[in-house]
Amino acid sequence: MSELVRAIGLMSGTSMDGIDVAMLATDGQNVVERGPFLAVPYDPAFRDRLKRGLEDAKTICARTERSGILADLERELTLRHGDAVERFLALNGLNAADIDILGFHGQTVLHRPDDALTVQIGDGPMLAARTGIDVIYDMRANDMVHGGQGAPLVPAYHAALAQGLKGAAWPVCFVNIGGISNLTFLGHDGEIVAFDSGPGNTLIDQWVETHAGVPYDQGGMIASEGRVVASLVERYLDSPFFTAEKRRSLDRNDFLPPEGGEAELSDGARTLAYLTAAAILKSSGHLPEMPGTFVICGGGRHNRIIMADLRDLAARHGSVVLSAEDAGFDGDAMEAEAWAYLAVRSLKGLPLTFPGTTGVRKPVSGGILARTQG
Ligand SMILES: Nc1ncnc2c1ncn2[C@@H]1O[C@H](COP(=O)(O)OP(=O)(O)OP(=O)(O)O)[C@@H](O)[C@H]1O
Ligand SMILES: CC(=O)N[C@H]1[C@@H]2OC[C@@H](O2)[C@@H](O)[C@@H]1O[C@H](C)C(=O)O
Repeated sequence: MSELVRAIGLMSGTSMDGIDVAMLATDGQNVVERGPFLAVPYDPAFRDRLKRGLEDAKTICARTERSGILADLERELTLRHGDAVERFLALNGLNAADIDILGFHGQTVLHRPDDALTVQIGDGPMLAARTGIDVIYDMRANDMVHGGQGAPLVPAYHAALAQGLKGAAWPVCFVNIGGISNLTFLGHDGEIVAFDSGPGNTLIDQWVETHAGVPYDQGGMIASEGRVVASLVERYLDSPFFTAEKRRSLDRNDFLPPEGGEAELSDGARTLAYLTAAAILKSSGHLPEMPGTFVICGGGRHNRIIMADLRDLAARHGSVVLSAEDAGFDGDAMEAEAWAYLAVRSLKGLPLTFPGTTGVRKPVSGGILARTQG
């Protein structure tokens, strides 16, 4: 067995709920020893600043451009990641010297795959200096240089995890219900197909924040009191995103929540929960075949209405829906674990993305290495 590398992955996803920190030891291939996980939530004031940053990012034309508050925000975000690493190490009785590499996603503030432009703010060299640990960052850009969508990147990790899946009916499909949903299909013969599958939690979050003043619909409680507005679901599912020949990765703003007058609070939450499930099934129609098992990761699996709708819709195709935990994984930690795994692959020059996962012309590695000054 080749030598295991100890890595920490840092993910600040499209939901902007906080920083996920996960550790693992891996050879960057099939050996994955999962370690501890920590979620460090953002305070409402910082979340508001991130939202302002997304607005300022709308005019960006080049990856290095930092208009408006973005330069300050990048610094703040990086320091918060440094604090999160420090806290993680202290909680787990570790020192910087125990960790070989940090995989730093940063915050996506703009994603325009049609223009080959994706922007994640996060200063790798500053994080390396702050933590005393080498950092791999900016992992999406090289994929785009080679014709890929720049997302999703987690599929390589899903493929490694699937090696350890016992008793599930294949083909297996990992589904991440984050702000946006994405899925990874793993076929019997090692085939891997992945793409963004539609809106995840962002529309629900925006809807309940506007109409109920809460950041998300905890457990799907608000949705549980509502009814699906079929015309709204149809409108979303008619989007060319679902019907186009080519799969396209999504920006947070590609789908927008309904107007206030289009539904009552609970009907809106119910409709958007159903939409999240229906979008996953509709996008699954582009897979080589319907999976035997869906493994659900990401925050959306805590919304029991989404999960119930998914189970109903998948059952119509004879597919079973498992939560990540049912399958022996940690559905909250998975993306941060993936960033640790990808950092190790980057260090070893192994591909992060494949023609089947991002549409990249050939398998390519990616990421930039920032070494510590010491
Ligand atoms: N207990 C819960 N009940 C309902 N929804 C929840 C719960 N916990 C988290 N969520 C939802 O999950 C979201 C966070 O999910 P997650 O952390 O997987 O997203 P992300 O990583 O930010 O997004 P992405 O994968 O798109 O980058 C929250 O914004 C919320 O909508
Ligand atoms: C550009 C960007 O940050 N995309 C995210 C987003 O959140 C989910 C989905 O859209 C996915 O494509 C991607 O993140 C996951 C972690 C990925 O790259 O696999």
